[in-house]
Amino acid sequence: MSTRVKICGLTRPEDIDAAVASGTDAIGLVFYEPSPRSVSLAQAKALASRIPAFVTVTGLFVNPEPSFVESVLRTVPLDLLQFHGDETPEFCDAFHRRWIKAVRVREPGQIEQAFKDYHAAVGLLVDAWDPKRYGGTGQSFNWSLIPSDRPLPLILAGGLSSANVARAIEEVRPWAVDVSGGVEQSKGKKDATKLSDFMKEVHRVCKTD
Ligand SMILES: O=C(O)c1ccccc1NCC(=O)[C@H](O)[C@H](O)COP(=O)(O)O
Repeated sequence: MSTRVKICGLTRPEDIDAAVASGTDAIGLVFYEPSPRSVSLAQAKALASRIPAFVTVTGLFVNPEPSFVESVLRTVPLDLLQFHGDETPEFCDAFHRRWIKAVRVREPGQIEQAFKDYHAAVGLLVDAWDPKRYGGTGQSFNWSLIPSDRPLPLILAGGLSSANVARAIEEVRPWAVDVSGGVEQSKGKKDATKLSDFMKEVHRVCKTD
C-alpha cells in the first residue's frame, strides 16, 4: 500500500524546502484571511516557486468570491483547488481546474452524501467538524463514520500527527493523509523534526503493509 501525503498551511520558505525534502506529495497554501496560516498572493507566488515538478501545489479556499479565486489563479501556479467551506459543486467546478472538496464530519451519512454531491471532484477530504473553525483545528473525528465504499479518492485530515498517523492509515486505508497542526511548532510555522517523524511513520506503515 502507498498512502500519499499533503502538508497544509505552510507560510515560510524553509518549511516548503523541508516538506519537499521529506518527500511530501502535495503542499497546501491557505487563501483564507482569518486563518493564522493565510498567505498573501506575493507570499504564495514566492513559496510556489520553490516547489518542484510532481509535487502538487494546492490552493485552499473557504467560501471565496469567484473573483478572488481567479485573481489567485492569475498570480500563483496552482495545480489543485481545495474548497473547505460550504461551496456548492457548481461553484467548485467553475474554475476549469481540478478540485477537491472538504467535508467537516459530524454525523452518519454525510460522507456518503458528499460522494454523490461532489462526484466531479478528484478527491474528497474528510476533516473534523468544529462549531467555530472551518479547518486546521488539530482535532480528529470518529473514523468509523467513514464508509468503505469510496467512489472518489479519500483524503483523511484532522488531528493527525506522527503519534496516530500509522493507526489512521491501518484503520481507514485512505488514499492520502493531510496534516497541518500536527507538524507545527506554532500556528503557520512547521517543525522540521515533527515533519520528518510524520513522514517516517507514513513510510514505515506503508512498507509493512
Ligand atoms: O489550516 C487552516 O488554518 C485552515 C483554516 C480554514 C480552513 C481550512 C484550514 N486548513 C485545512 C487543512 O487542509 C488542514 O490540513 C486540515 O484541516 C487538518 O488540520 P489539522 O487538524 O491541524 O491537521
